Amino acid sequence: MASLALSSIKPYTYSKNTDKSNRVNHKSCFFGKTINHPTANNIPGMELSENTRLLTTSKHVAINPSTVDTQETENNNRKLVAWTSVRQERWQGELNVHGEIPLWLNGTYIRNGPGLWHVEDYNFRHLFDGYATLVRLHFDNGRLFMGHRQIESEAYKASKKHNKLCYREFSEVPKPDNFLAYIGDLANLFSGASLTDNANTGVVKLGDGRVVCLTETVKGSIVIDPDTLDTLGKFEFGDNLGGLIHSAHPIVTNSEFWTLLPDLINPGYLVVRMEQGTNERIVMGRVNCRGRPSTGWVHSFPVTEHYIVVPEMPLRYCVQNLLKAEPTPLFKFQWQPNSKAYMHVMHKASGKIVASVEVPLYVTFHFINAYEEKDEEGRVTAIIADCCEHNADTSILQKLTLHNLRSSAGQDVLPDARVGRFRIPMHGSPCGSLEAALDPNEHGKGLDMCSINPNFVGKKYRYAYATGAHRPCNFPNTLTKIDLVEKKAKNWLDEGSIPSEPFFVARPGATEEDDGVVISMISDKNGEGYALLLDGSTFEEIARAKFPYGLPYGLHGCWVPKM
Ligand SMILES: CC1=C(/C=C/C(C)=C/C=C/C(C)=C/C=C/C=C(C)/C=C/C=O)C(C)(C)CCC1
Ligand SMILES: [Fe+2]
Repeated sequence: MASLALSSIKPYTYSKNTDKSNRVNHKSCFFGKTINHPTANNIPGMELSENTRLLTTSKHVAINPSTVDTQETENNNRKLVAWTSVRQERWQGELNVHGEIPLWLNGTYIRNGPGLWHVEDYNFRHLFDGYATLVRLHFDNGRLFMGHRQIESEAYKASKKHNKLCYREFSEVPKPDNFLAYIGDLANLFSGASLTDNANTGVVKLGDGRVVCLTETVKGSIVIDPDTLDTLGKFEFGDNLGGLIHSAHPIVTNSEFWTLLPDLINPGYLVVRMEQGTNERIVMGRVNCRGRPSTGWVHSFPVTEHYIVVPEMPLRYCVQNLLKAEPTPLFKFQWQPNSKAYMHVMHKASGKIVASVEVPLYVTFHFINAYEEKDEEGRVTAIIADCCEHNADTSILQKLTLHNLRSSAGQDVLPDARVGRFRIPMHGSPCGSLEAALDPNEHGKGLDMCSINPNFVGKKYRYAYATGAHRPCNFPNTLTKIDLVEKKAKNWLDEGSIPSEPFFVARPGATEEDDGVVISMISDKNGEGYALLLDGSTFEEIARAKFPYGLPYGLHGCWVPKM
């Protein structure tokens, strides 16, 4: 697959950057001197056990905790650090636990996310721009150890070395030093060399045990050590498929690895599979886009037992926008309602497309799950695919700029979202349907960052866990357990706090779908944070453990069971 199409592209005009709007108005020293490392003794209210070790030494870079737009934050009288760069490069130690961690919960939860949003005195624009911050919660016979650490991507290391942004991030583009550098940068974009490898979106445990951090650039696939959070190196795909981008959310089970490679030149997607223990993706089939002018953005996709579901959103990649130096309202994407919206279904074993239907317009980043609906004879009549659906409204992308997140706390500006349920008929009908699976008021009309019991991937299921909304809010601020049969939700709220994705871990030997725990990390209104454990069934708190200091918001996690 070649990289980007060169036709019909208007390159941006080179000009020296004089825009100071992204500069902080105080001296920042993240990549400079070491400052005020918190220690076990100077963290108020934090009694750390004897086992606590602080890894921050003068070799490890300290981060100015106040790189947030301080004026905006003060105006809102909030101390929330969810949108503030992580305060130091790494920390690890044991946490004091309030409540009881079930003794069966042995293993490590790792969460990835964009936790560092500046280089020197330059502030990034968008939540998705930040350098990857890993947080680790290690559960060991009722005890809990936490660690966090930056991923040593080329993009992160280069920014530290040169004190400037060196690679293209989600919304950020490095400013060329001169005209020659600008020409070089354009050439590098076509080869992919200037794209980031900042693996800040998710983390998966492969069937062979390797733990890989991911984002949407293929080169941003980075293997880490789940015990130390060390960056071990690039995950190199040993095939000749090429391509610059892939879905940030492959489907990973103990036996399967599926992902989608969008083709930006000839709009469509390659559906690929990787066998356990290999680095080689095998093409199982191809889906051609039905809408134009370009490929629909695919951040995630669902599978059933026998099928891959390929969404084609009217929010499409835009090569022109990819080349622009300044962000557009939809960043690298464009909204094309005239192109319509589609759902395609491919048979896993044969690679044949067995359904391709037009559906109502939609905007989704996260599919929750999918399954096959069967008749009495066991024939598949339809595919049901559920997602966090933003009512076909792209404004969520703008709401997630750091300026908006920092300045609108307490205002009811979070766009509505729902559990969007697609029904894709398998009998040749040209249209599918999309409806709310339950009344969105059940979860405050906010919804994203979902998980399910992993044993139910691709199967008929009943429960989904996600973040929801308690209005007024500018970002999902509750944890919600959704019962898709009863069409009800149970909600957890700590007023003023921001919880990250609720992650379900099943109890070994469980027979009920919701028998397990839900893990989340909370940034609270006092600027602090804690790990939270809810009972998967009652959705009541069973334990919490305070962090030494509040951590930035994070996106997706994975579970590495104790061997
Ligand atoms: C770096 C480049 C790109 C990167 C794209 C990335 C990093 C996309 C990440 C998307 C994420 C994290 C989406 C999450 C959505 C969460 C939502 C909507 C939460 C809502 C809460 O209410 C490309 C753009 C692919 C190409 C150029 C370079
Ligand atoms: Fe995601």
